[in-house]
Amino acid sequence: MSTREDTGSDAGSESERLLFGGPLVHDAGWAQHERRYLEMSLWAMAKRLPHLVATTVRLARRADRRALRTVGVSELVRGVAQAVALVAVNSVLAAVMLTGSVQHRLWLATPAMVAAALASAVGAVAQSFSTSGQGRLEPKVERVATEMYLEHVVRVEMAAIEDAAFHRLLDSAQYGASSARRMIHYCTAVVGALISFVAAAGVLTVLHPVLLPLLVLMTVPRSWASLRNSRARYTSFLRWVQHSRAGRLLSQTLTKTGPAPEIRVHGVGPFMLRHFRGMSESSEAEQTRLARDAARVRLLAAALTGLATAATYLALIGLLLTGVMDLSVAGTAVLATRAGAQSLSTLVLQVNNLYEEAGFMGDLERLCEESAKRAIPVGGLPVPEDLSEIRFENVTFSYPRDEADEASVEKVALRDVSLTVPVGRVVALVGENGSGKSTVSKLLAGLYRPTGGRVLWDGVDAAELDRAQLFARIAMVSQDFHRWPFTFRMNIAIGRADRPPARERLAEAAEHSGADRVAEELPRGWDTLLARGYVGGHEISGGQWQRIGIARARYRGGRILIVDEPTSALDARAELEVFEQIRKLADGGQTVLLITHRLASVRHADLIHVLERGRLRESGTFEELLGKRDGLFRGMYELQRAQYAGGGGVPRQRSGGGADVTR
Ligand SMILES: Nc1ncnc2c1ncn2[C@@H]1O[C@H](COP(=O)(O)OP(=O)(O)OP(=O)(O)O)[C@@H](O)[C@H]1O
Repeated sequence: MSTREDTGSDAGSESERLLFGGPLVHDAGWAQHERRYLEMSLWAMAKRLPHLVATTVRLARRADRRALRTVGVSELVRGVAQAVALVAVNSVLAAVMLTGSVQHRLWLATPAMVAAALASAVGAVAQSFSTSGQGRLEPKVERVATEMYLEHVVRVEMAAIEDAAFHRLLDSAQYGASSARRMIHYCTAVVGALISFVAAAGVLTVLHPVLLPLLVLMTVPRSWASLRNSRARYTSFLRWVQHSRAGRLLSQTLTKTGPAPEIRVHGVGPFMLRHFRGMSESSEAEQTRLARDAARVRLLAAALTGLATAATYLALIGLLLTGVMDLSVAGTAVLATRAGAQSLSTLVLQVNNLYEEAGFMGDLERLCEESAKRAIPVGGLPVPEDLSEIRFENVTFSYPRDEADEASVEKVALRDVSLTVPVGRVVALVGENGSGKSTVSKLLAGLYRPTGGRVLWDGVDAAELDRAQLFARIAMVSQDFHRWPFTFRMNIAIGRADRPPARERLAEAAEHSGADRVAEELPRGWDTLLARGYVGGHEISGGQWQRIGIARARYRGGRILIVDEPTSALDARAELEVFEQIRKLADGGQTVLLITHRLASVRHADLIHVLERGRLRESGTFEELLGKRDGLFRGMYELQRAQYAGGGGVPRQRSGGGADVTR
């Protein structure tokens, strides 16, 4: 298996080309903060520091004010204790170097020694308070940031969720919450290191002003090295992120239950393993390159630090020899230099870490701004109480294209469609795959807004209506309705998630769709968990799921029921039952928008709309449409009937406009 390094080109490894159609190169839109971060100078970083700390503090205040106070005060006390300890050590050394008997000198040094010990003890206690405060704060900050992320995401329009650029921002911003957690740690470390550095620098400046620039000089090479290495790591992470995801995808696929039969019967296992190794070897080569590079940089930094340290000690010797400085003061200077150098290195490292995380936090902030712009509007005109019809007026709709993908084109799903859906009737939408049926139903449900034309609810533009009220009128059973990994009961009750489950209404809905018979066969009845992989989890068949989906919509009880291929996984008897029930719903005043490929099933619909390639071709009752000589519906119906009559009658499910067999 060839790796990226073997091929030495940007064309990607053999696995990338074969499985993913090309190199999994870094997508620039994925993390827009990358460039800003990479181009930032040390000075620019320092200038942005207050803003970063302020952002983190704001989040921390929302999460737990008390814990934040604990951390802040503890770090301050710790820094002051450090400064006091240094000054005390200086006094100890000064006392010890005086002339006189050892006992006398020790006696003189005792107060300073006690002060140093006390300061160290206070520092240690403050440190432990800070650690415990951080421990309380970090998970809460992560939760607050995650909630911020999720609250914004659930409020955006469907069009945003399906927009590729917005999705990439979603992807990148999801790291914001864990970054916020780590930022608490880094911020504390920055504040701590800053206080320690100020303490050491203050002591050194008092001892002799020349020592401070020498201290800075000593830490420059190590700071440069850590900055450079972390940037190299980050650049590599962004460049290889798609590749790493793809590698994980391969390994995860091998352990999933869905593809398990094909992996075994078609012998896909060894093939996937081979490519997993190929992909892994490529990223291992990158890791090796990074490690070699980091080692070289560190070696160079160590040599430069050595030179700077030698210069510092030479300066100290010079100060001693010229009598500018006492021996005791020189001792303190050595200690303060070491402590200061340590603090400064930590400071640079943690600021660097802070910036790395702040990039992701920035993405989270941007996601929140973008989500607010693309949120479903709140409020609007009330939905008419006694609605009589919903009308599509010259509706055109295009799914957005992916701006970052040159090959992507705008997909026009509906063109100039005008149709009516009378309330209290069964209206069927038919047409070949991709003709626009589901798109019509989603526009009607208020999930999308037309790119041209209007959807009118008794003459009022749906765009002006209160969307929450509009959604409250709708119940949906789509072909790919969600299979919640919850209990059987919750899978129906979630149709009305805003209320506690109502036992009687649940039983009625389950009976309506035949889901009650499914529950009878489950080991824990209504309380059976419908998710494999959990203790007590249970899997059911596609048809059984479909009954649950229909029960959910029934339980929701919206006045307009949209059913998109409701029976594709049901057996013939169940299918007949469902259609009869759908008919009854309309008799009870509920509007049904039915999407199906089974043309015989629309016999009892009050109105049928026939779509072709996004355009409305025909409308009428079953009889009217069959009566049209060269009609599209009639042609499709004849085709299905002929297939049934001549093909031995094996019905095909949901295979395309003309393929299903009718009764
Ligand atoms: N989320 C989407 N993003 C981009 N294009 C889409 C999306 N959903 C549907 N389309 C495209 O819009 C067109 C209409 O799709 P739609 O799902 O409305 O057809 P349909 O008649 O319901 O098809 P089917 O019978 O296969 O369910 C198709 O060409 C499809 O590829």
